[in-house]
Amino acid sequence: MDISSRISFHFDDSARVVAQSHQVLAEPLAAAIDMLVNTISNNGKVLACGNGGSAADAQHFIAELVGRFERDRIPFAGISLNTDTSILTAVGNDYGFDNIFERQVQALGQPGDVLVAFTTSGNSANVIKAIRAAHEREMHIIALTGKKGGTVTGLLTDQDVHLCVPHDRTMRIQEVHSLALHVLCDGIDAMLLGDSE
Ligand SMILES: O=C(CO)[C@@H](O)[C@H](O)[C@H](O)[C@H](O)COP(=O)(O)O
Ligand SMILES: [Zn+2]
Repeated sequence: MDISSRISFHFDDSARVVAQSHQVLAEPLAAAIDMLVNTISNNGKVLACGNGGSAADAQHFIAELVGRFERDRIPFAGISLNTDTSILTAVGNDYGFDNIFERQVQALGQPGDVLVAFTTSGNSANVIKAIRAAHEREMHIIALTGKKGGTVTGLLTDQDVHLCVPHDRTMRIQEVHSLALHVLCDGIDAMLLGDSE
């Protein structure tokens, strides 16, 4: 494939996956918005985590809760678990990389809080341990995955929400996760501030 065909392929493929994901994710996205609005309204907080590109997604989402999305409003409580290099290096060094998120969930999580877990494979050990720890803290989970959800699928309960992108390529899954996090932000603002347009 020459470069211009590769570029075209990615735009076409991405548009196709976005369209397919709409069908699959519309209902769980509405449930996730409900869950987040509930937690925010009850003065709970949102923790988010992921590795690599998903770490960027997690901190992006939390930045829009604590800062703002499109409209001025009060700040919402959220913490990204992949941004504090002192915690990440201390916990990673002393307890192991698989424990970097679990330890923070144990330190910060309270019943009724939400853990937003980004993992395209559903198999990252540190995210899986964070989900287990969040359940122990009586938190709810919103899991953003792909590749049929991997190990995460079997960990979630009826109280949790699974946003599983119907694709096997990490980059495509991440592209839909990025759209999904903006849909969540828009939904939260619409429910708490009223419809904009
Ligand atoms: O962004 C990308 C690939 O697009 C990578 O950095 C990717 O996030 C990393 O390989 C992650 O370690 C993958 O973890 P996960 O999505 O399977 O949990
Ligand atoms: Zn990437």
